[in-house]
Amino acid sequence: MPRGGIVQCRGKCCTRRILYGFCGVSFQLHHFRVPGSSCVCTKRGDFSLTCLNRNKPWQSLRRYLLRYAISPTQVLPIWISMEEAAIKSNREEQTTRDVSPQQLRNFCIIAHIDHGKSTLADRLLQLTNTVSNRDMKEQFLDTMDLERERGITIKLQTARMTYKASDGKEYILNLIDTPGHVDFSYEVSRSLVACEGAILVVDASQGVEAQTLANVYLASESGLEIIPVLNKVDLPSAEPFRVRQEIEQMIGLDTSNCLEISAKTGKNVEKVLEYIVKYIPPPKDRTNAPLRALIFDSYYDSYRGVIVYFRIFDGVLETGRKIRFMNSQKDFEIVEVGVLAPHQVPVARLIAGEVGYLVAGIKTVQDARVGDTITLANQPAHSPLAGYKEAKPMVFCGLFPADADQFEDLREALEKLKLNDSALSYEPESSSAMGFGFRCGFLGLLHMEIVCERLSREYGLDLVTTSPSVGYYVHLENNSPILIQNPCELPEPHLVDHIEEPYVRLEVITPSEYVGSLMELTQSRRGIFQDMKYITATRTSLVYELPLAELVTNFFDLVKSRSRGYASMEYQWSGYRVGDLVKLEVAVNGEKVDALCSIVHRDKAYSIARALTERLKELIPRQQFRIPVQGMIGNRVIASEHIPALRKDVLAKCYGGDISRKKKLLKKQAEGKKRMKAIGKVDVPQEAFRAMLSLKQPDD
Ligand SMILES: Nc1nc2c(ncn2[C@@H]2O[C@H](COP(=O)(O)OP(=O)(O)OP(=O)(O)O)[C@@H](O)[C@H]2O)c(=O)[nH]1
Repeated sequence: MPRGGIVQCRGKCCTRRILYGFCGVSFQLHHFRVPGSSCVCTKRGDFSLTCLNRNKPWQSLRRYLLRYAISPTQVLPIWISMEEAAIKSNREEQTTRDVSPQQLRNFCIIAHIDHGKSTLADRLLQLTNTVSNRDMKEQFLDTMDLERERGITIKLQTARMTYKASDGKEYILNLIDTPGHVDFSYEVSRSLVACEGAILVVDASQGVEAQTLANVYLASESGLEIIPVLNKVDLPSAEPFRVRQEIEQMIGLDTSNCLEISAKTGKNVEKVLEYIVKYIPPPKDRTNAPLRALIFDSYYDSYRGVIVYFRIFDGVLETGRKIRFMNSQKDFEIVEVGVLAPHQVPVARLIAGEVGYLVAGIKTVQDARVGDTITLANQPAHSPLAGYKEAKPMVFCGLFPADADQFEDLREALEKLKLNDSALSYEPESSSAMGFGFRCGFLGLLHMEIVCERLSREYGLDLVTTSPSVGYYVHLENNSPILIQNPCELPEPHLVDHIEEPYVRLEVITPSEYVGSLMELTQSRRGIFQDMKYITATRTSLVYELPLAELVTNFFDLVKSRSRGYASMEYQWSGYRVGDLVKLEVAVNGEKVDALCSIVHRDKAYSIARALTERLKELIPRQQFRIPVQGMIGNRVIASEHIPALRKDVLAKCYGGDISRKKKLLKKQAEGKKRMKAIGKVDVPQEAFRAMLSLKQPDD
């Protein structure tokens, strides 16, 4: 089966390969001929093309070339002729390997956001010749467009490298690059289970930050060997001595052997590889036990079905064997197993301790859930692996297709996305204002933003989102508690005894000069002070208990702006507390708009209602009649605005004349408007819902 190939450039200006097809399903096009031009080198730079149909790579390639106005006939003959050779050499290389567990090292890179994890991963890939210099691009493992645009890692990424260490032996290093943002710490915890060690990257100019600590705790809970590394020592502002002290004091790791590297310039990065081989233990040799492999990631490929990423803990996995997913109890025959190098490279077998992928014609996403254990159908293991803790969604919002016909598409897209993002949860919901949609649960606001963006980019959906809310425990008069994730579902006030809202334990690490401003912010958001510690002479850690609902409304942005970007924060679920909360509803022309309903603290209800109604007044287009816009708690109106009616100048043709004639005309007009108001329906435009999302809290 053809898998890839190489096409030679035939132009004068460039003697390099014009098309390089990796074994597997992706191609990279660097220099290629444009018909009608004498130059073959378009200097388009790097980009990769995913072959749409694995069995017919040529067709996908052809479609691609046509898109860029390149005649396929010019490359076809060479493509075909080179193909066989490329596949053969790749196959030989992979099938002749014989791996022993002693040669394996599985590690992940953890750090606070932007401390240089992905850049270090780039250097490691280059040093081990996993990716050629020509194919290298910054943050190579951040493959999603969104990740590259925003400069953040969202998904964990794996790469397998071969490294010849100073002891003369060859080692196989499986690297997992993890995200740094607090919303994606679930991805980090999943990566940790697949590793024996972690490289802890600390920015030498910033020092230990909130997420550094959180990730260290996760890694040590998983029993990983942690190797601290100081990065960015090339920066003039780097203070390796101070940061070493911080690591010792705050984390308790010995820094006497700590490497000082620059992932950007490559300084000392080779030593990191030596440290990995020396300090990270190899996986236990459990090749002879019945197969048990843990799924840590998976995604849906339209042509090959579900592709599963796993780490084998016991036994051996081979192509052609029948496997069973222990949780779903479904059996499949393996079509292909392989390693991620970092592109998918098929191999004949993988042994205990290795990380790889498999394709088995799995069609439904529920069959291969993240956290499930893979075993052999004819020789199953006794018990599954521990799996992962279920991710707990913290923020909820309604997602509605702008076009009602796209509801089924949205359901399908969410189903596929859920496979790739197991922290996402959703259930159908209907709203009188927005129609049918889904109430989705996310780990945080950034997570929500990313999911919405992915749905619109990857699945072409135009969505309207309701404002984010959290889950409340509502205790009714008869004392039975119910969990409410949608503010509209909150029962009438007279039925409610009390409401409990979720709180988080928030830790902010900041330069001491911003402490006052941040304390003020946190207290205005109903934060309850817990602790304040001077970590060093210039840096302070603040600990608060904060209602999650206050955190999800642009709190992170405010912390950053009040500290000029120097403070970092981290939070963990800390439980429920009783709060004085009310349901704030918005009525437009006397009709309540369920999509604008929210649960707020009673003290803030008035100011929020005022801000809401003022904003809606600007956003709802004027009609033939006057529209009242009201903020209400139960039946009580607490804020009100009016959108004036559009009026025709009925007096225009009435030159001079009697005043009573004018009065009559105006009265007639007023009666008409009244009638219209009674029967008229106001459609709140979708833009209004979108704009409401960006509404700041009035006290900000
Ligand atoms: N000067 C200097 N800059 C660096 C170094 N390492 C990384 N950077 C820069 O720091 C920024 C963040 O680097 P990333 O590698 O994306 O950081 P990250 O930790 O992967 O970020 P997230 O995945 O979003 O958590 C980029 O602009 C890098 O170019 C270094 O050694 N020196």
